[in-house]
Amino acid sequence: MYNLPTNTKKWQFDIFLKKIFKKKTDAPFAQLLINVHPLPLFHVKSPIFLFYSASVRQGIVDSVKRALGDQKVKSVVICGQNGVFCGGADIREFGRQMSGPPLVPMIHDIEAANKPVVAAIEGSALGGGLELALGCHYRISHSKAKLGLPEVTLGLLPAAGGTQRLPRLIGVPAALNLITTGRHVTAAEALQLGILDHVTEHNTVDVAVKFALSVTGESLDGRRISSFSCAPLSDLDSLFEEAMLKVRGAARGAIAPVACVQAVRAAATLPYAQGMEREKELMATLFHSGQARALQYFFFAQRAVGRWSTPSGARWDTSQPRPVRKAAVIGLGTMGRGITVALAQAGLSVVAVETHAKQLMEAKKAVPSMLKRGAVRGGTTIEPDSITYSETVQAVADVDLVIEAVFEDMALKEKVFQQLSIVCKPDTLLCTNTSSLDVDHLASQTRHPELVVGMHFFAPAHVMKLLEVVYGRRSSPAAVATAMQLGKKMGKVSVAVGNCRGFAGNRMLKRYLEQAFFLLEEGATPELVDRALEEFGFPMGVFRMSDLSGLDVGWRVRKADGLADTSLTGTSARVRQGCRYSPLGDLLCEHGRFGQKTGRGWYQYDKPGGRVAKSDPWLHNFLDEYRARHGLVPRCIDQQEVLERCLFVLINEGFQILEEGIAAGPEDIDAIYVFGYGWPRHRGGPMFYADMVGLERVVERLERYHQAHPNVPYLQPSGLLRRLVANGSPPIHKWRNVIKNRNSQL
Ligand SMILES: CCCCCC/C=C/CC(=O)SCCNC(=O)CCNC(=O)[C@H](O)C(C)(C)COP(=O)(O)OP(=O)(O)OC[C@H]1O[C@@H](n2cnc3c(N)ncnc32)[C@H](O)[C@@H]1OP(=O)(O)O
Repeated sequence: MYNLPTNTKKWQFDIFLKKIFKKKTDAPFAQLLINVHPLPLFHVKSPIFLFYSASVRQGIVDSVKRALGDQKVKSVVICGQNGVFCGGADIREFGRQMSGPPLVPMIHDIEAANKPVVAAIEGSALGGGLELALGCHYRISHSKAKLGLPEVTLGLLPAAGGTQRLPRLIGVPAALNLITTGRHVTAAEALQLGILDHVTEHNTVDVAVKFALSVTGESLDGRRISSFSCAPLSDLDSLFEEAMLKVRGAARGAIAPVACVQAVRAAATLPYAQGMEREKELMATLFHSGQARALQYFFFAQRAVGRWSTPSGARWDTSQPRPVRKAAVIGLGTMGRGITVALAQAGLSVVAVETHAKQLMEAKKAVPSMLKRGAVRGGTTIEPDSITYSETVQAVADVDLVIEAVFEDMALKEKVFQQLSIVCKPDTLLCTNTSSLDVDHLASQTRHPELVVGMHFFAPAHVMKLLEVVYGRRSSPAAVATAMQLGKKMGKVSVAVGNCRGFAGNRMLKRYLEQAFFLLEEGATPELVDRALEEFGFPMGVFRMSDLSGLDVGWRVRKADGLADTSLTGTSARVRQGCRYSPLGDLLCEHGRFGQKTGRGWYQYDKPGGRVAKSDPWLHNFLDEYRARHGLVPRCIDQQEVLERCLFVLINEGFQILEEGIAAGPEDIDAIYVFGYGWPRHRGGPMFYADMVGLERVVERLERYHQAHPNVPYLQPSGLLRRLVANGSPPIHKWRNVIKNRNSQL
């Protein structure tokens, strides 16, 4: 038995792994020692996630060297610890100075070995983990393992030979697909693609050991992937042109997918050694890029939102969720149908209630076909009778949780909550899918306000990943924990937020929309504003998005708030409660232009329901007349102003939300914006973007715009933003300390 290499500090492993597995396993790490089986087999254990930590790489290099140098060792098996082969590099190391042996020569040495090296894959072989396996001569995997090269999702490319070996092994088209999407594949698919040599249901290491012994002494000439040529293709140029077009279309400005295509092209057209040089060159452009930083930040941000807390002290690790087996949805409009589908897909039994007979009949047809489409897409099966339909609220008497999704009208919702409070079991959780109404007020309509929370889904509810879980003043920790867990079960990213008008997402969006309207008044066009936002990376600019969601939705809310009065004249036409207001959206609705559904909105469409937005001369005339009527002289507005005005106000509101404790940390806001509002992931989210731009600059620009528009109070930098700047603009992961210090002084 060889001992742990002397330069490896075992306690470092202990600390790291305990952190990763704090909830999963207490397995001791004594076994982290490199085990050598009684010869002739050498058995290298690599610990999960630590592959790239310098000491682990050193450990593997040393052990492999010993195994290859020991004449009595005839074959080598590389496996992972605790049933996981290797999840790839430790992403946290990327931001730091990299030390220890580099990966490329390490894998090269394994591949060049004159003894068979077999990868025994369990759990995951991802990123550098799969690249290590591709350097081995054989790959044997457990049937439950997942494999992939997810580097592109971290703003990188597989730079340890992954872009050069995979196309040589499985062909260019399949490799392009895996490398540019970063998707994980099952062992079955990996076997079919040719990544694996064998898949087993049994103990993978035992199978690999047996296999390694059986191939001892056989020639390895045909087993070194770097010596393969890519399978020839008839029209390589058009294949890569198409791939590039596809990737550029989907990437919305992300550079890593483009570099991935270029690297695979090198594999298809250059000898291996030159291909490796190209891979290295391309990686060098990505490795320190802002996009890689943003995507790696977002990897951890997504996970951080699961560790939620509320100002009252409820927390993810101390609040016990309740089991939810049967749920109900009240109201089967578009949102209610989507929620019903998402609940059924999560394996719950659902009671779907709609009091309007016609709407119920339509839902009974629509929901099963949505489920069927989902099952086809996801390759799953759905229990058809997991949903029962009813025309009466009495049908929800025995459910564990109800989600109300009726029309966005407080009086109607009040009535529903009063009824639910009578009909349901006393411990049933009552949730509202309101997008902006007061959750505390709805809770006050019930006998158990502690069991009321908001579950704000985003349309289409069975597709969109985001769920805002809104805790009210009296929501119990168990109620919040249950909604958070149910969201996760439904495949959502659940983010806990406090109760305020519009919660986190829509409250920020309101500022963004208002600025877009003001820009039109000042001389911009919907096309100019949308182009700037789309070039920034949003899938749709603000006006195209408004046309898609329907302009009447916001109009109804503004009318209810007493804002949408277009009979006002003179200066008061553009002022409400002392602040600047633009009635442009209201005027458009008065013309019956509700967006795509009416075939007219900020753009024109070929028919009601049409999807292709075309510039509309009517709209441009309407804007000219409007400006003339109000004495507004149009000026030239550039893309930078559009971005600063629209994005910096949204960000400023985000700081205000953090200041008020509506969101616990910047990661929550960033997850909300990436998953719910199309913020480009490679820009990390609005709060990360502010950090990248520089907080001082954000303050300076906001102040400047506020001077130009003093009747827009929210252009003034928020107190938290100013305090962060006063504290020397700490990096985003330290903002929570500044927020905490402030709150502890209150
Ligand atoms: C100049 C040349 C240099 C060469 C550059 C070398 C490049 C190498 C390429 C790579 O290998 S990049 C990394 C590729 N690997 C991944 O992207 C895997 C990411 N992880 C996952 O997909 C999942 O975590 C998992 C492995 C499938 C496990 O999923 P599970 O749901 O079971 O657990 P999680 O909740 O996701 O994670 C648990 C815990 O672990 C942290 N973590 C996961 N992966 C990593 C990692 N690669 N590095 C650091 N930390 C990782 C995760 O953040 C969780 O911890 P937290 O405290 O709860 O956040």
